[in-house]
Amino acid sequence: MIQKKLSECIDGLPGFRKIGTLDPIINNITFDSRQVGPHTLFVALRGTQRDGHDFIQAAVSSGAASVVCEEVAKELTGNAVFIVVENSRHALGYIAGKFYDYPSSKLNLVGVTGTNGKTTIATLLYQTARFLGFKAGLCSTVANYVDEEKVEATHTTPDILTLNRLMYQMVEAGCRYCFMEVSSHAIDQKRIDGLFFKGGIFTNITHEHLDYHKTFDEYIRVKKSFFDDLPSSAFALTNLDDKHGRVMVQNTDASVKTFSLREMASYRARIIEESFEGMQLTIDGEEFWTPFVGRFNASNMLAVYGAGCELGWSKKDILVAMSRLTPVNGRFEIIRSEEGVTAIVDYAHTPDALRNVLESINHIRRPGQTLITVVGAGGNRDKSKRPVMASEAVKNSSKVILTSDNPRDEDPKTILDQMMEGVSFPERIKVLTIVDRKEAIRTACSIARKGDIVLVAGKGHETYQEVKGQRIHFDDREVIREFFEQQYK
Ligand SMILES: CC(=O)N[C@H]1[C@@H](OP(=O)(O)OP(=O)(O)OC[C@H]2O[C@@H](n3ccc(=O)[nH]c3=O)[C@H](O)[C@@H]2O)O[C@H](CO)[C@@H](O)[C@@H]1O[C@H](C)C(=O)N[C@@H](C)C(=O)N[C@H](CCC(=O)O)C(=O)O
Ligand SMILES: Nc1ncnc2c1ncn2[C@@H]1O[C@H](COP(=O)(O)OP(=O)(O)OP(=O)(O)O)[C@@H](O)[C@H]1O
Ligand SMILES: N[C@H](CCC[C@H](N)C(=O)O)C(=O)O
Ligand SMILES: [Mg+2]
Repeated sequence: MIQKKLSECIDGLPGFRKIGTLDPIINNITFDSRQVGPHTLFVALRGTQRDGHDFIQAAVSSGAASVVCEEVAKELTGNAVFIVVENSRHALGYIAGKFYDYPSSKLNLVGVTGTNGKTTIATLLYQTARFLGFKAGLCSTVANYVDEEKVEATHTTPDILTLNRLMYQMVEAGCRYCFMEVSSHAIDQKRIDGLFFKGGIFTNITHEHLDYHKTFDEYIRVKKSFFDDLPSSAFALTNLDDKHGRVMVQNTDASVKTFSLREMASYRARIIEESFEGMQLTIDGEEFWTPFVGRFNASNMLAVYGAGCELGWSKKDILVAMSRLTPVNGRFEIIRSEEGVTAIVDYAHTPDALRNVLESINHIRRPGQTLITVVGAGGNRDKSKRPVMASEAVKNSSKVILTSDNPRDEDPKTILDQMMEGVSFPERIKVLTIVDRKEAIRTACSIARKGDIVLVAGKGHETYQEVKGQRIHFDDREVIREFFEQQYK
Protein backbone atom coordinates (compact mmCIF):
# COMPACT_ATOMS: atom_id res chain seq x y z
CA MET A 1 0.00 0.00 0.00
CA ILE A 2 1.29 3.48 -0.82
CA GLN A 3 1.60 5.79 2.18
CA LYS A 4 2.74 9.39 2.01
CA LYS A 5 2.57 12.40 4.24
CA LEU A 6 0.17 15.09 3.05
CA SER A 7 3.13 17.47 2.67
CA GLU A 8 4.73 15.03 0.19
CA CYS A 9 1.51 14.75 -1.81
CA ILE A 10 1.20 18.51 -2.25
CA ASP A 11 4.89 19.38 -2.49
CA GLY A 12 5.30 21.80 -5.40
CA LEU A 13 1.56 22.28 -5.95
CA PRO A 14 1.27 25.87 -7.14
CA GLY A 15 -0.62 28.54 -5.17
CA PHE A 16 -2.37 26.60 -2.40
CA ARG A 17 -3.49 27.80 1.03
CA LYS A 18 -3.31 25.33 3.91
CA ILE A 19 -5.79 25.47 6.80
CA GLY A 20 -4.64 23.32 9.74
CA THR A 21 -1.25 22.48 11.19
CA LEU A 22 -1.17 18.68 11.04
CA ASP A 23 0.64 16.65 8.38
CA PRO A 24 -1.47 13.46 8.24
CA ILE A 25 -0.52 10.19 6.54
CA ILE A 26 -2.42 9.67 3.30
CA ASN A 27 -2.98 6.17 1.90
CA ASN A 28 -5.97 6.82 -0.33
CA ILE A 29 -7.12 9.64 -2.59
CA THR A 30 -10.67 9.99 -3.88
CA PHE A 31 -13.05 12.55 -5.38
CA ASP A 32 -16.11 10.61 -4.20
CA SER A 33 -17.21 11.20 -0.60
CA ARG A 34 -18.71 7.69 -0.55
CA GLN A 35 -15.22 6.20 -0.91
CA VAL A 36 -13.71 8.09 2.03
CA GLY A 37 -12.16 6.34 5.06
CA PRO A 38 -9.35 7.15 7.50
CA HIS A 39 -6.13 8.49 5.95
CA THR A 40 -8.08 9.55 2.85
CA LEU A 41 -7.47 12.74 0.93
CA PHE A 42 -10.81 13.91 -0.50
CA VAL A 43 -10.74 16.21 -3.53
CA ALA A 44 -13.93 18.22 -4.08
CA LEU A 45 -14.69 18.57 -7.80
CA ARG A 46 -17.38 20.64 -9.46
CA GLY A 47 -19.09 18.20 -11.84
CA THR A 48 -21.77 18.31 -14.49
CA GLN A 49 -24.52 17.04 -12.13
CA ARG A 50 -23.26 17.74 -8.61
CA ASP A 51 -20.73 19.87 -6.77
CA GLY A 52 -18.24 17.85 -4.74
CA HIS A 53 -18.00 20.81 -2.33
CA ASP A 54 -21.49 19.86 -1.11
CA PHE A 55 -20.05 16.55 0.10
CA ILE A 56 -17.08 17.90 2.08
CA GLN A 57 -18.89 17.54 5.40
CA ALA A 58 -19.82 13.95 4.52
CA ALA A 59 -16.19 13.22 3.64
CA VAL A 60 -14.91 14.75 6.86
CA SER A 61 -17.52 12.87 8.90
CA SER A 62 -16.30 9.64 7.26
CA GLY A 63 -12.80 10.40 8.55
CA ALA A 64 -11.09 12.24 5.67
CA ALA A 65 -7.65 13.31 6.84
CA SER A 66 -7.45 16.11 4.35
CA VAL A 67 -9.66 17.91 1.85
CA VAL A 68 -8.57 19.67 -1.34
CA CYS A 69 -11.16 22.21 -2.47
CA GLU A 70 -11.72 25.60 -4.05
CA GLU A 71 -13.61 27.09 -1.07
CA VAL A 72 -14.29 26.13 2.53
CA ALA A 73 -17.71 26.56 4.12
CA LYS A 74 -17.52 28.25 7.55
CA GLU A 75 -19.87 25.88 9.37
CA LEU A 76 -17.76 22.73 8.75
CA THR A 77 -16.95 20.54 11.76
CA GLY A 78 -14.12 18.01 12.18
CA ASN A 79 -10.34 18.19 12.13
CA ALA A 80 -9.34 17.59 8.53
CA VAL A 81 -6.55 19.66 7.04
CA PHE A 82 -7.84 21.83 4.19
CA ILE A 83 -5.85 22.61 1.08
CA VAL A 84 -7.55 25.44 -0.79
CA VAL A 85 -6.64 25.74 -4.47
CA GLU A 86 -7.86 27.69 -7.47
CA ASN A 87 -8.77 24.63 -9.53
CA SER A 88 -9.41 21.30 -7.79
CA ARG A 89 -9.31 19.27 -11.01
CA HIS A 90 -5.89 20.59 -11.86
CA ALA A 91 -4.71 19.95 -8.28
CA LEU A 92 -6.06 16.39 -8.46
CA GLY A 93 -3.96 15.71 -11.57
CA TYR A 94 -0.87 17.05 -9.83
CA ILE A 95 -1.46 15.17 -6.56
CA ALA A 96 -2.35 11.89 -8.34
CA GLY A 97 0.97 11.95 -10.22
CA LYS A 98 2.89 12.81 -7.08
CA PHE A 99 1.18 10.12 -4.98
CA TYR A 100 1.97 7.36 -7.50
CA ASP A 101 5.52 8.70 -8.20
CA TYR A 102 4.75 9.90 -11.75
CA PRO A 103 4.35 6.48 -13.39
CA SER A 104 3.57 8.05 -16.79
CA SER A 105 7.09 9.53 -16.88
CA LYS A 106 8.51 6.00 -16.56
CA LEU A 107 6.54 4.72 -19.56
CA ASN A 108 6.49 5.73 -23.19
CA LEU A 109 2.93 7.01 -23.06
CA VAL A 110 1.11 7.58 -26.35
CA GLY A 111 -2.35 9.20 -26.38
CA VAL A 112 -4.77 8.79 -29.28
CA THR A 113 -7.49 11.37 -29.79
CA GLY A 114 -10.14 12.05 -32.45
CA THR A 115 -13.81 11.25 -32.99
CA ASN A 116 -13.31 7.77 -34.47
CA GLY A 117 -10.48 5.25 -34.55
CA LYS A 118 -9.03 5.75 -31.04
CA THR A 119 -9.78 2.26 -29.74
CA THR A 120 -8.63 0.68 -32.97
CA ILE A 121 -5.28 2.49 -33.09
CA ALA A 122 -4.50 2.23 -29.36
CA THR A 123 -5.34 -1.48 -29.33
CA LEU A 124 -3.32 -2.23 -32.46
CA LEU A 125 -0.33 -0.32 -31.06
CA TYR A 126 -0.59 -2.37 -27.86
CA GLN A 127 -0.77 -5.58 -29.91
CA THR A 128 2.20 -4.50 -32.04
CA ALA A 129 4.36 -3.61 -29.02
CA ARG A 130 3.67 -7.00 -27.47
CA PHE A 131 4.34 -8.77 -30.74
CA LEU A 132 7.73 -7.05 -30.79
CA GLY A 133 8.43 -8.53 -27.36
CA PHE A 134 7.77 -5.46 -25.19
CA LYS A 135 5.60 -5.40 -22.11
CA ALA A 136 2.90 -2.79 -22.58
CA GLY A 137 -0.31 -1.39 -21.16
CA LEU A 138 -3.55 -0.23 -22.74
CA CYS A 139 -6.35 2.13 -21.63
CA SER A 140 -9.30 1.85 -23.99
CA THR A 141 -13.08 1.88 -24.29
CA VAL A 142 -13.20 -1.91 -24.58
CA ALA A 143 -10.79 -2.86 -21.79
CA ASN A 144 -7.66 -1.76 -19.94
CA TYR A 145 -4.61 -4.01 -19.84
CA VAL A 146 -1.63 -4.08 -17.50
CA ASP A 147 0.58 -6.14 -19.79
CA GLU A 148 -1.60 -9.23 -20.24
CA GLU A 149 -3.83 -8.70 -17.22
CA LYS A 150 -7.26 -7.38 -18.18
CA VAL A 151 -8.86 -4.65 -16.06
CA GLU A 152 -12.50 -3.80 -16.90
CA ALA A 153 -12.98 -0.38 -18.46
CA THR A 154 -15.75 1.97 -17.35
CA HIS A 155 -14.85 4.90 -19.59
CA THR A 156 -12.92 5.54 -22.80
CA THR A 157 -10.47 7.52 -20.67
CA PRO A 158 -10.57 6.68 -16.96
CA ASP A 159 -10.33 9.38 -14.28
CA ILE A 160 -6.86 10.66 -13.40
CA LEU A 161 -6.57 8.59 -10.21
CA THR A 162 -7.45 5.35 -12.01
CA LEU A 163 -5.05 6.29 -14.80
CA ASN A 164 -2.16 6.85 -12.42
CA ARG A 165 -2.99 3.67 -10.52
CA LEU A 166 -3.09 1.64 -13.75
CA MET A 167 0.18 3.17 -14.93
CA TYR A 168 1.76 2.52 -11.53
CA GLN A 169 0.78 -1.15 -11.95
CA MET A 170 2.16 -1.10 -15.51
CA VAL A 171 5.52 0.17 -14.24
CA GLU A 172 5.52 -2.47 -11.48
CA ALA A 173 4.80 -5.14 -14.12
CA GLY A 174 7.80 -3.98 -16.17
CA CYS A 175 5.88 -2.29 -19.00
CA ARG A 176 7.81 0.10 -21.24
CA TYR A 177 4.84 1.41 -23.19
CA CYS A 178 1.30 2.54 -22.55
CA PHE A 179 -1.22 3.33 -25.26
CA MET A 180 -4.31 5.22 -24.24
CA GLU A 181 -7.41 6.79 -25.71
CA VAL A 182 -7.86 10.45 -24.93
CA SER A 183 -11.53 11.40 -25.12
CA SER A 184 -12.65 15.01 -25.42
CA HIS A 185 -14.58 14.68 -22.14
CA ALA A 186 -11.33 13.61 -20.48
CA ILE A 187 -9.36 16.58 -21.82
CA ASP A 188 -12.09 18.98 -20.77
CA GLN A 189 -12.43 17.46 -17.30
CA LYS A 190 -8.64 17.45 -16.81
CA ARG A 191 -8.57 13.65 -16.53
CA ILE A 192 -5.17 13.68 -18.26
CA ASP A 193 -3.63 16.55 -16.28
CA GLY A 194 -0.11 15.90 -15.06
CA LEU A 195 0.54 12.95 -17.40
CA PHE A 196 3.84 12.84 -19.33
CA PHE A 197 3.18 12.01 -22.97
CA LYS A 198 5.79 10.65 -25.35
CA GLY A 199 3.42 11.08 -28.27
CA GLY A 200 -0.03 12.13 -29.39
CA ILE A 201 -2.00 10.89 -32.40
CA PHE A 202 -4.90 12.70 -34.08
CA THR A 203 -7.32 10.57 -36.11
CA ASN A 204 -10.18 12.82 -37.26
CA ILE A 205 -12.88 15.13 -35.96
CA THR A 206 -16.50 14.96 -37.03
CA HIS A 207 -19.96 15.41 -35.53
CA GLU A 208 -20.14 13.95 -31.99
CA HIS A 209 -20.72 14.94 -28.35
CA LEU A 210 -22.29 18.31 -29.17
CA ASP A 211 -24.58 17.76 -26.18
CA TYR A 212 -21.48 18.23 -24.03
CA HIS A 213 -19.32 20.66 -26.00
CA LYS A 214 -22.27 22.66 -27.44
CA THR A 215 -20.49 23.80 -30.63
CA PHE A 216 -18.19 22.09 -33.11
CA ASP A 217 -15.62 24.91 -32.63
CA GLU A 218 -15.50 24.19 -28.91
CA TYR A 219 -15.12 20.44 -29.60
CA ILE A 220 -12.16 21.25 -31.89
CA ARG A 221 -10.64 23.64 -29.33
CA VAL A 222 -10.76 20.96 -26.61
CA LYS A 223 -9.18 18.28 -28.83
CA LYS A 224 -6.50 20.72 -29.98
CA SER A 225 -5.58 21.63 -26.40
CA PHE A 226 -4.23 18.08 -25.99
CA PHE A 227 -1.62 18.85 -28.69
CA ASP A 228 -1.05 22.42 -27.43
CA ASP A 229 0.04 20.93 -24.10
CA LEU A 230 2.42 18.26 -25.45
CA PRO A 231 6.09 18.84 -24.55
CA SER A 232 8.83 19.39 -27.15
CA SER A 233 10.21 15.91 -26.37
CA ALA A 234 7.00 14.31 -27.70
CA PHE A 235 5.79 13.60 -31.22
CA ALA A 236 2.44 14.82 -32.57
CA LEU A 237 1.28 12.56 -35.38
CA THR A 238 -1.63 13.98 -37.35
CA ASN A 239 -3.93 12.81 -40.13
CA LEU A 240 -3.67 15.11 -43.15
CA ASP A 241 -6.71 13.48 -44.75
CA ASP A 242 -8.88 15.13 -42.12
CA LYS A 243 -9.83 18.76 -42.72
CA HIS A 244 -8.69 19.71 -39.22
CA GLY A 245 -5.50 17.63 -39.19
CA ARG A 246 -3.14 20.61 -39.57
CA VAL A 247 -5.01 22.90 -37.19
CA MET A 248 -4.66 20.36 -34.39
CA VAL A 249 -0.87 20.62 -34.35
CA GLN A 250 -0.38 24.26 -35.34
CA ASN A 251 0.51 25.46 -31.83
CA THR A 252 2.23 22.40 -30.42
CA ASP A 253 5.84 22.31 -29.21
CA ALA A 254 5.97 18.61 -30.06
CA SER A 255 7.71 17.33 -33.18
CA VAL A 256 4.98 17.28 -35.85
CA LYS A 257 4.69 14.22 -38.12
CA THR A 258 1.93 13.57 -40.62
CA PHE A 259 0.19 10.63 -42.27
CA SER A 260 -1.99 10.48 -45.36
CA LEU A 261 -3.51 8.14 -47.92
CA ARG A 262 -3.78 11.03 -50.39
CA GLU A 263 -0.96 13.56 -50.20
CA MET A 264 2.71 14.05 -49.31
CA ALA A 265 3.22 13.20 -45.65
CA SER A 266 5.80 11.73 -43.28
CA TYR A 267 3.96 8.40 -43.55
CA ARG A 268 2.03 7.34 -46.63
CA ALA A 269 0.02 4.28 -47.67
CA ARG A 270 -1.92 3.04 -50.67
CA ILE A 271 -4.63 0.41 -50.89
CA ILE A 272 -3.94 -2.14 -53.62
CA GLU A 273 -6.81 -4.54 -53.11
CA GLU A 274 -9.79 -4.88 -50.77
CA SER A 275 -12.21 -7.68 -49.91
CA PHE A 276 -14.28 -8.75 -46.89
CA GLU A 277 -11.24 -10.82 -45.87
CA GLY A 278 -8.87 -7.83 -45.66
CA MET A 279 -6.68 -5.42 -47.62
CA GLN A 280 -3.41 -5.48 -49.50
CA LEU A 281 -1.54 -2.25 -48.69
CA THR A 282 1.73 -0.58 -49.46
CA ILE A 283 3.28 1.43 -46.67
CA ASP A 284 6.59 3.20 -47.29
CA GLY A 285 6.94 1.15 -50.49
CA GLU A 286 6.54 -2.19 -48.68
CA GLU A 287 3.58 -4.36 -49.63
CA PHE A 288 1.73 -6.29 -46.97
CA TRP A 289 -1.60 -7.93 -46.13
CA THR A 290 -3.85 -6.90 -43.27
CA PRO A 291 -7.04 -8.59 -42.06
CA PHE A 292 -8.74 -5.18 -41.73
CA VAL A 293 -11.38 -3.82 -44.08
CA GLY A 294 -12.08 -0.29 -45.31
CA ARG A 295 -10.22 2.85 -46.23
CA PHE A 296 -10.58 4.18 -42.69
CA ASN A 297 -8.72 1.13 -41.41
CA ALA A 298 -5.89 1.74 -43.90
CA SER A 299 -5.62 5.15 -42.23
CA ASN A 300 -5.64 3.51 -38.79
CA MET A 301 -2.90 1.08 -39.86
CA LEU A 302 -0.82 3.97 -41.12
CA ALA A 303 -1.17 5.77 -37.78
CA VAL A 304 0.03 2.61 -36.03
CA TYR A 305 2.98 2.36 -38.39
CA GLY A 306 3.88 6.06 -38.00
CA ALA A 307 3.68 5.92 -34.21
CA GLY A 308 5.79 2.74 -34.18
CA CYS A 309 8.48 4.49 -36.26
CA GLU A 310 8.37 7.53 -33.94
CA LEU A 311 8.89 5.19 -30.99
CA GLY A 312 12.04 3.95 -32.67
CA TRP A 313 10.84 0.49 -33.69
CA SER A 314 12.31 -1.03 -36.84
CA LYS A 315 10.12 -0.49 -39.92
CA LYS A 316 10.45 -4.11 -41.01
CA ASP A 317 9.50 -5.43 -37.57
CA ILE A 318 6.46 -3.16 -37.43
CA LEU A 319 5.21 -4.39 -40.80
CA VAL A 320 5.69 -8.04 -39.84
CA ALA A 321 3.82 -7.42 -36.59
CA MET A 322 1.07 -5.48 -38.36
CA SER A 323 0.36 -8.30 -40.78
CA ARG A 324 -0.43 -10.50 -37.76
CA LEU A 325 -2.71 -8.08 -35.92
CA THR A 326 -6.10 -9.41 -34.90
CA PRO A 327 -9.32 -7.42 -35.39
CA VAL A 328 -10.50 -5.30 -32.50
CA ASN A 329 -13.51 -6.58 -30.53
CA GLY A 330 -16.76 -5.32 -32.12
CA ARG A 331 -15.10 -3.42 -34.97
CA PHE A 332 -16.15 -4.79 -38.38
CA GLU A 333 -16.68 -8.23 -36.87
CA ILE A 334 -17.96 -10.63 -39.52
CA ILE A 335 -20.37 -13.51 -38.80
CA ARG A 336 -21.39 -15.72 -41.73
CA SER A 337 -24.49 -17.90 -41.88
CA GLU A 338 -24.66 -21.35 -43.45
CA GLU A 339 -27.19 -19.82 -45.86
CA GLY A 340 -24.54 -17.44 -47.19
CA VAL A 341 -25.56 -14.23 -45.39
CA THR A 342 -22.74 -11.98 -44.14
CA ALA A 343 -23.51 -10.10 -40.92
CA ILE A 344 -21.16 -7.35 -39.80
CA VAL A 345 -21.18 -5.97 -36.25
CA ASP A 346 -19.53 -2.58 -35.95
CA TYR A 347 -19.24 0.12 -33.29
CA ALA A 348 -20.13 2.96 -35.70
CA HIS A 349 -22.13 5.33 -33.48
CA THR A 350 -21.36 8.64 -35.20
CA PRO A 351 -22.54 9.84 -38.63
CA ASP A 352 -18.98 9.77 -40.01
CA ALA A 353 -18.21 6.27 -38.73
CA LEU A 354 -21.49 4.97 -40.13
CA ARG A 355 -20.84 6.54 -43.53
CA ASN A 356 -17.31 5.17 -43.60
CA VAL A 357 -18.37 1.65 -42.75
CA LEU A 358 -21.23 1.72 -45.26
CA GLU A 359 -18.98 3.13 -47.98
CA SER A 360 -16.41 0.43 -47.28
CA ILE A 361 -19.07 -2.27 -47.57
CA ASN A 362 -20.49 -0.70 -50.75
CA HIS A 363 -17.02 -0.55 -52.23
CA ILE A 364 -16.63 -4.29 -51.81
CA ARG A 365 -20.15 -5.64 -52.34
CA ARG A 366 -21.14 -6.95 -55.76
CA PRO A 367 -24.25 -5.99 -57.73
CA GLY A 368 -27.25 -7.95 -56.53
CA GLN A 369 -26.05 -8.15 -52.93
CA THR A 370 -28.58 -6.34 -50.74
CA LEU A 371 -27.27 -4.32 -47.80
CA ILE A 372 -29.60 -4.16 -44.78
CA THR A 373 -28.53 -1.82 -41.98
CA VAL A 374 -29.76 -2.04 -38.39
CA VAL A 375 -28.90 1.06 -36.40
CA GLY A 376 -30.03 3.25 -33.50
CA ALA A 377 -28.66 6.17 -31.47
CA GLY A 378 -27.86 6.36 -27.77
CA GLY A 379 -30.12 8.13 -25.28
CA ASN A 380 -28.79 10.94 -23.00
CA ARG A 381 -26.30 11.79 -25.75
CA ASP A 382 -26.03 14.27 -28.63
CA LYS A 383 -29.55 14.48 -30.11
CA SER A 384 -28.45 16.36 -33.21
CA LYS A 385 -26.55 13.36 -34.59
CA ARG A 386 -29.72 11.21 -34.66
CA PRO A 387 -31.33 12.42 -37.94
CA VAL A 388 -27.90 12.57 -39.60
CA MET A 389 -27.14 8.95 -38.70
CA ALA A 390 -30.50 7.84 -40.11
CA SER A 391 -29.90 9.83 -43.27
CA GLU A 392 -26.43 8.28 -43.76
CA ALA A 393 -27.87 4.80 -43.22
CA VAL A 394 -30.66 5.33 -45.75
CA LYS A 395 -28.40 6.96 -48.36
CA ASN A 396 -25.92 4.08 -48.27
CA SER A 397 -28.07 0.97 -47.71
CA SER A 398 -30.72 -0.99 -49.61
CA LYS A 399 -32.94 -1.26 -46.53
CA VAL A 400 -32.73 0.19 -43.02
CA ILE A 401 -34.17 -0.93 -39.72
CA LEU A 402 -34.02 1.82 -37.13
CA THR A 403 -33.93 0.47 -33.59
CA SER A 404 -32.82 1.19 -30.02
CA ASP A 405 -29.17 1.54 -29.05
CA ASN A 406 -28.73 2.32 -25.33
CA PRO A 407 -31.91 4.34 -24.62
CA ARG A 408 -30.64 5.23 -21.12
CA ASP A 409 -33.24 7.57 -19.53
CA GLU A 410 -34.98 8.48 -22.78
CA ASP A 411 -38.05 7.03 -24.45
CA PRO A 412 -36.68 4.81 -27.27
CA LYS A 413 -39.67 5.62 -29.48
CA THR A 414 -38.87 9.36 -29.28
CA ILE A 415 -35.25 8.68 -30.29
CA LEU A 416 -36.51 6.76 -33.34
CA ASP A 417 -38.88 9.62 -34.26
CA GLN A 418 -35.92 12.03 -34.11
CA MET A 419 -33.87 9.70 -36.31
CA MET A 420 -36.76 9.51 -38.79
CA GLU A 421 -36.68 13.29 -39.19
CA GLY A 422 -33.48 12.80 -41.17
CA VAL A 423 -35.24 10.56 -43.72
CA SER A 424 -37.08 12.24 -46.59
CA PHE A 425 -40.63 11.05 -47.36
CA PRO A 426 -39.78 9.23 -50.62
CA GLU A 427 -36.99 7.35 -48.80
CA ARG A 428 -39.19 6.23 -45.92
CA ILE A 429 -40.29 3.26 -47.99
CA LYS A 430 -36.81 1.79 -47.35
CA VAL A 431 -37.13 2.12 -43.58
CA LEU A 432 -38.68 0.01 -40.83
CA THR A 433 -38.67 1.04 -37.18
CA ILE A 434 -38.56 -1.72 -34.59
CA VAL A 435 -37.93 -0.55 -31.01
CA ASP A 436 -36.82 -3.98 -29.72
CA ARG A 437 -33.19 -4.38 -30.88
CA LYS A 438 -33.29 -8.17 -30.77
CA GLU A 439 -36.39 -8.26 -32.95
CA ALA A 440 -34.82 -5.68 -35.31
CA ILE A 441 -31.68 -7.78 -35.80
CA ARG A 442 -33.67 -10.98 -36.26
CA THR A 443 -35.93 -9.27 -38.81
CA ALA A 444 -32.91 -8.04 -40.79
CA CYS A 445 -31.37 -11.52 -40.77
CA SER A 446 -34.63 -13.11 -41.88
CA ILE A 447 -35.09 -10.68 -44.80
CA ALA A 448 -31.52 -11.33 -45.98
CA ARG A 449 -31.00 -13.86 -48.76
CA LYS A 450 -27.87 -15.74 -49.89
CA GLY A 451 -25.08 -13.24 -50.61
CA ASP A 452 -26.78 -10.35 -48.77
CA ILE A 453 -25.11 -8.27 -46.08
CA VAL A 454 -26.54 -7.22 -42.72
CA LEU A 455 -24.75 -4.40 -40.91
CA VAL A 456 -25.59 -4.10 -37.22
CA ALA A 457 -24.10 -0.79 -36.11
CA GLY A 458 -23.63 1.20 -32.92
CA LYS A 459 -22.88 -1.22 -30.10
CA GLY A 460 -19.90 -3.26 -31.31
CA HIS A 461 -18.23 -4.87 -28.30
CA GLU A 462 -20.93 -3.82 -25.81
CA THR A 463 -22.48 -6.76 -23.98
CA TYR A 464 -25.34 -4.80 -22.45
CA GLN A 465 -28.18 -2.46 -23.20
CA GLU A 466 -28.48 0.49 -20.83
CA VAL A 467 -32.10 1.21 -19.96
CA LYS A 468 -33.09 3.61 -17.17
CA GLY A 469 -29.88 3.20 -15.18
CA GLN A 470 -29.83 -0.61 -15.55
CA ARG A 471 -27.48 -2.62 -17.73
CA ILE A 472 -29.32 -5.60 -19.22
CA HIS A 473 -27.28 -8.29 -20.94
CA PHE A 474 -27.34 -7.77 -24.71
CA ASP A 475 -24.84 -8.74 -27.36
CA ASP A 476 -25.47 -8.07 -31.08
CA ARG A 477 -23.18 -10.95 -32.02
CA GLU A 478 -25.00 -13.42 -29.78
CA VAL A 479 -28.37 -12.46 -31.27
CA ILE A 480 -27.03 -12.94 -34.81
CA ARG A 481 -25.34 -16.29 -34.07
CA GLU A 482 -28.42 -17.59 -32.31
CA PHE A 483 -30.61 -16.62 -35.27
CA PHE A 484 -28.25 -18.18 -37.81
CA GLU A 485 -28.04 -21.42 -35.81
CA GLN A 486 -31.83 -21.70 -35.43
CA GLN A 487 -32.29 -20.95 -39.09
CA TYR A 488 -30.02 -23.80 -40.06
CA LYS A 489 -31.70 -26.39 -37.82
C1 LIG B 1 -20.51 13.89 -18.20
C2 LIG B 1 -19.31 13.19 -17.68
O1 LIG B 1 -18.36 12.96 -18.40
N1 LIG B 1 -19.35 12.83 -16.35
C3 LIG B 1 -18.19 12.19 -15.74
C4 LIG B 1 -17.70 13.06 -14.60
O2 LIG B 1 -18.75 13.18 -13.69
P1 LIG B 1 -19.05 14.59 -13.06
O3 LIG B 1 -17.75 15.22 -12.66
O4 LIG B 1 -19.94 15.37 -13.93
O5 LIG B 1 -19.78 14.07 -11.72
P2 LIG B 1 -21.04 14.61 -10.90
O6 LIG B 1 -22.01 13.49 -10.82
O7 LIG B 1 -21.51 15.95 -11.36
O8 LIG B 1 -20.42 14.78 -9.42
C5 LIG B 1 -19.48 15.81 -9.08
C6 LIG B 1 -18.56 15.33 -8.01
O9 LIG B 1 -19.31 15.05 -6.82
C7 LIG B 1 -18.85 13.83 -6.29
N2 LIG B 1 -19.89 13.23 -5.42
C8 LIG B 1 -21.14 12.97 -5.91
C9 LIG B 1 -22.08 12.37 -5.09
C10 LIG B 1 -21.75 12.04 -3.74
O10 LIG B 1 -22.54 11.50 -2.95
N3 LIG B 1 -20.49 12.34 -3.32
C11 LIG B 1 -19.56 12.91 -4.12
O11 LIG B 1 -18.43 13.15 -3.67
C12 LIG B 1 -18.54 12.99 -7.51
O12 LIG B 1 -17.68 11.91 -7.21
C13 LIG B 1 -17.86 14.03 -8.39
O13 LIG B 1 -16.49 14.12 -8.10
O14 LIG B 1 -16.61 12.44 -13.95
C14 LIG B 1 -16.90 11.13 -13.43
C15 LIG B 1 -15.62 10.59 -12.78
O15 LIG B 1 -14.53 10.65 -13.67
C16 LIG B 1 -17.33 10.21 -14.56
O16 LIG B 1 -17.66 8.93 -14.06
C17 LIG B 1 -18.54 10.80 -15.28
O17 LIG B 1 -18.79 9.99 -16.40
C18 LIG B 1 -20.16 9.72 -16.72
C19 LIG B 1 -20.65 8.49 -15.94
C20 LIG B 1 -20.28 9.48 -18.24
O18 LIG B 1 -21.22 8.88 -18.72
N4 LIG B 1 -19.34 9.97 -19.01
C21 LIG B 1 -19.27 9.81 -20.47
C22 LIG B 1 -20.13 10.83 -21.22
C23 LIG B 1 -17.82 9.99 -20.86
O19 LIG B 1 -17.00 10.44 -20.07
N5 LIG B 1 -17.50 9.62 -22.06
C24 LIG B 1 -16.15 9.80 -22.53
C25 LIG B 1 -16.03 9.73 -24.02
C26 LIG B 1 -16.78 8.66 -24.73
C27 LIG B 1 -16.23 8.44 -26.15
O20 LIG B 1 -15.31 7.61 -26.31
O21 LIG B 1 -16.71 9.06 -27.11
C28 LIG B 1 -15.20 8.78 -21.86
O22 LIG B 1 -14.00 9.12 -21.72
O23 LIG B 1 -15.64 7.68 -21.52
N1 LIG C 1 -10.13 6.20 -38.75
C1 LIG C 1 -11.45 6.11 -38.74
N2 LIG C 1 -12.20 7.04 -39.39
C2 LIG C 1 -13.54 6.97 -39.39
N3 LIG C 1 -14.24 5.99 -38.81
C3 LIG C 1 -13.56 5.04 -38.14
C4 LIG C 1 -12.13 5.06 -38.08
N4 LIG C 1 -11.73 3.99 -37.36
C5 LIG C 1 -12.84 3.36 -36.97
N5 LIG C 1 -13.95 3.96 -37.45
C6 LIG C 1 -15.37 3.64 -37.24
O1 LIG C 1 -15.69 4.10 -35.94
C7 LIG C 1 -16.11 3.02 -35.10
C8 LIG C 1 -15.49 3.18 -33.75
O2 LIG C 1 -14.09 2.92 -33.87
P1 LIG C 1 -13.18 3.01 -32.59
O3 LIG C 1 -13.83 2.25 -31.51
O4 LIG C 1 -11.79 2.67 -32.97
O5 LIG C 1 -13.32 4.58 -32.32
P2 LIG C 1 -13.19 5.40 -30.97
O6 LIG C 1 -12.62 6.70 -31.40
O7 LIG C 1 -12.44 4.63 -29.98
O8 LIG C 1 -14.68 5.57 -30.47
P3 LIG C 1 -15.17 6.05 -28.97
O9 LIG C 1 -15.21 7.54 -29.02
O10 LIG C 1 -16.51 5.50 -28.78
O11 LIG C 1 -14.18 5.55 -27.98
C9 LIG C 1 -15.65 1.75 -35.81
O12 LIG C 1 -16.49 0.69 -35.47
C10 LIG C 1 -15.73 2.16 -37.25
O13 LIG C 1 -17.05 2.09 -37.68
N1 LIG D 1 -18.35 6.56 -25.84
C1 LIG D 1 -19.59 6.80 -26.51
C2 LIG D 1 -20.11 5.47 -26.91
C3 LIG D 1 -21.45 5.46 -27.58
C4 LIG D 1 -21.90 4.07 -27.89
C5 LIG D 1 -23.32 3.95 -28.27
N2 LIG D 1 -23.65 2.56 -28.22
C6 LIG D 1 -24.21 4.74 -27.32
O1 LIG D 1 -24.55 4.20 -26.29
O2 LIG D 1 -24.57 5.87 -27.65
C7 LIG D 1 -20.53 7.54 -25.58
O3 LIG D 1 -20.59 7.19 -24.40
O4 LIG D 1 -21.15 8.48 -26.03
MG1 LIG E 1 -12.89 4.18 -28.03
